[in-house]
Amino acid sequence: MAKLFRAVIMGPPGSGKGTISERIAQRFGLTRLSSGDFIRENIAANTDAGVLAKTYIERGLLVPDHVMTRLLLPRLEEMTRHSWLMDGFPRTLAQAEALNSTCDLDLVISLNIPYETLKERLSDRWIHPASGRVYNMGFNPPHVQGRDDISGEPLIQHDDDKPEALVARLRHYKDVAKPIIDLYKSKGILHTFSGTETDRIWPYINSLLSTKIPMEGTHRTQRPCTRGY
Ligand SMILES: Nc1nc2c(ncn2[C@H]2C[C@H](O)[C@@H](COP(=O)(O)OP(=O)(O)OP(=O)(O)O)O2)c(=O)[nH]1
Ligand SMILES: Nc1ncnc2c1ncn2[C@@H]1O[C@H](COP(=O)(O)OP(=O)(O)O)[C@@H](O)[C@H]1O
Repeated sequence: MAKLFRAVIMGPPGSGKGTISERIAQRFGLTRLSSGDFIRENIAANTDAGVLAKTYIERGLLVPDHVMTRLLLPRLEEMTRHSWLMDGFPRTLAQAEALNSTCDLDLVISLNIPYETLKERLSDRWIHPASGRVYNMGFNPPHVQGRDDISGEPLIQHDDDKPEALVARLRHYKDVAKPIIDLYKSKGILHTFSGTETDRIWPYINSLLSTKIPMEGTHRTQRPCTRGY
C-alpha cells in the first residue's frame, strides 16, 4: 500500500522554495503548505494567533516559536490522509525540535544558491497573495502583466524583497539554518541542491522524489502525523 510522504523544503529567501514547491505539488500531488500563507490566512481571519503574529511581522520580526508551533502543529496533525511538503517551517532549531516530536519527516530539501543570484531574483519577484503563486518578470512572467494567470487578480511585491532588507534576511537565514541543517543531516534525511537556476536543479529533485513518493492517486493509507505510528 502506498505510504504517505512528508517533506520540508529549506533555503534562503529567493532560493526558489515557492517555485519548486509548486512544481513538486503539481507533479506528485502533494499538498503544499507554506507557513507564511498560513500566517496571512490567520491574520485575514483575525484569529488570536493571527492578531499576535501580525504584531511581529509588522516589525519585520520572526513570529515567536511558541506562536508558530501552536498555529502549525495542530494543522499538521489533522493531515492524516495527505502527503505534504512544508515551506517556511521549521525556521529555528526550537521549531525543528517541536516538529520532530510531532512528526516523522521522510525528507528535507535544502537549496544552496549564491547571494548575487538571490539578490537579482528578489528585486523582480511578484506574488499572488491568495494562492502564493510566484512570478519573476524574466524567469516566469505572468501571461498578462501584473495579473495572476489563474484568477486574473492583481500581483503584489513584498516590502522585504528590497535590497537593504535582503542583506539582513540572508545573514539571518545562514545563522539560524545551520543547526537545523545539521540536525537533518544527522538524521540522514537531508538532500542539498546547489546551483543558480531552478530549471537545472529541478530534474535532480524530480528524479530523487520519483524514487521516494507514491504517485498521485495512490494515497490510500491513513497515517497520523504522530510519532510512533
Ligand atoms: N531568473 C530566475 N528566477 C528564478 C529562478 N527560480 C525562481 N526564480 C524567481 C521566482 C521568484 O520571482 C524569485 C524567488 O523564487 P521563490 O519565490 O520561489 O523563492 P523562495 O520561495 O525561496 O523565496 P522566499 O523564501 O519566499 O523569499 O525568483 C531561476 O532559476 N531564475
Ligand atoms: N517558521 C516561521 N517562524 C517564524 N516566523 C515565520 C515563520 N514562517 C513565516 N514567518 C513569519 O511570516 C513572515 C512571512 O513569511 P513568508 O511568506 O515565508 O515570507 P518571507 O520569509 O519571505 O518573509 C515572515 O517574514 C515571518 O515574520
